Amino acid sequence: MSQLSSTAALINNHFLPENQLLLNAVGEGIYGFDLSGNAVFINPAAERMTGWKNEELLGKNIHDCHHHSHADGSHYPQEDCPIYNTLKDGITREITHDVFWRKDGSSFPVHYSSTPVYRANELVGVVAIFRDISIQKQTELSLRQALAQVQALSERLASENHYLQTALADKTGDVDISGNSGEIRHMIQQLHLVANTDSTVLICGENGTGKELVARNLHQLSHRKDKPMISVNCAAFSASLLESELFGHEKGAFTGAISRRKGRFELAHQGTLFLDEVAELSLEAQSKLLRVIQEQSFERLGSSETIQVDIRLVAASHHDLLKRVELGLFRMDLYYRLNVFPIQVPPLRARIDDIPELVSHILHSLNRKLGKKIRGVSQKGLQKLMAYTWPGNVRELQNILEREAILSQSDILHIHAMPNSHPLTQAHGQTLAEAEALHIEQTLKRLHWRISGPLGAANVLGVPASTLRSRMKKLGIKRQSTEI
Ligand SMILES: Nc1ncnc2c1ncn2[C@@H]1O[C@H](COP(=O)(O)OP(=O)(O)OP(=O)(O)O)[C@@H](O)[C@H]1O
Repeated sequence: MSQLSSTAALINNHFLPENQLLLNAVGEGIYGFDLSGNAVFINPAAERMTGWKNEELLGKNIHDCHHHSHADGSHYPQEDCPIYNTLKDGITREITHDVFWRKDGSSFPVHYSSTPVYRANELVGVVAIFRDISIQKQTELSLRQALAQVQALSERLASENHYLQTALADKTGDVDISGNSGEIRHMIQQLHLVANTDSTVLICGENGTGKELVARNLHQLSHRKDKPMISVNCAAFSASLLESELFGHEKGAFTGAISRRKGRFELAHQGTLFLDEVAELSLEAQSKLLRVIQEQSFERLGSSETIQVDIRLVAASHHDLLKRVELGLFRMDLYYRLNVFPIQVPPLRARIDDIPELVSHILHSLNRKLGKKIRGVSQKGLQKLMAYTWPGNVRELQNILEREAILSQSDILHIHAMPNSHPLTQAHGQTLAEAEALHIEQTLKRLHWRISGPLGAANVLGVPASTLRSRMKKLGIKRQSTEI
């Protein structure tokens, strides 16, 4: 008998021909093996998947044809093959990590089972049923890649969050507002009144007066204090960058937008958004901001999805915003939206009385920062500080004290280097008496016309109170009834 006809006889004996139609119709590949591991049955699905034709394999050793190597190309010995093992021990096996090789030399991942075939309780062969799982593997790979991407993004978010929390912790470390002057007390009173509402607050004041400190206080005193306060310095970004900072962007929204990014509005959700230097917003950004304030919603750059946020807005500017409106640099409608509750932070020269308290507050922080034990400022040093007009306000005071603290060998600062005082008006072509009168008058005004005592003008000017009184009389300096 030829090999082929003996194979055909085997098929007829061991695999029911009446069921062959059914087996041929099955989508899975089916191989029948005799006890030597030679093919006795191959269905059309198996032919399609492997590229081997029925007649090319029948009677041949299937392992040698398309199970000869592992996926990495290394040799796959027949003794290791699960199908052959089933032939030996009659145990059913199910394999998910294996490949079959096609006739053209390529391979594909398979999921297969090898099941023993019995006839009259006698093991006569094995049937292997297999499926090409390339698509499943590809999907798994894509899923794994997507998962890795999600993981990377979530790590980025976590680190962004960590960064923001740290920045927040740094900034919220000290929210004490020093000072007991009438101006500061009035400001603190207003701050307490508005803090626990959701009203928009506009903080105005010169540079370095403490606008950001006021904003942090507003947040800390509000019911939003456990959520973030996100600050944006509107002057620090170009118009286009600022928009993406505020509103975020989708991947590919512009060159360099390599991934989707949340904007500060989203990060501030349920918290406070502090827009510092709000006057620096471009007119375009102003219109967008107006819409967010009106609707509490916005879209990321490059996206049409509308995002709803719940934020409390606090804005600050050292500019006279109304003047900017008149100049056409600031939208009037936005001005009125922001100016719901204005808080004016007084310049330091208008509250010279606060200098001693501010000095001790600042020295306390400086001692921590510099690891020093400075106890205070000498009486003369304090006089110098109180005689100055402070164009840079509290920040300038901080800088001067830090410089002195670094240079000082003693625990009392004597304030050696003070910048030249900035007169409020230029004194060109004045006589000595006129200049003296102007200087005395300005000092008195700053100190609310207090003459004597440690916070009096005489002390600041370095003369006895009686001398100051007689100079005032001589120079005709009098407090006007309209002056407070
Ligand atoms: N009343 C105050 N008590 C204690 N520290 C103060 C006070 N006012 C301001 N400071 C400190 O002075 C520094 C400058 O204040 P802040 O940054 O809040 O000013 P700003 O008005 O926002 O400045 P800019 O307009 O330049 O942004 C900060 O370190 C702040 O803590």
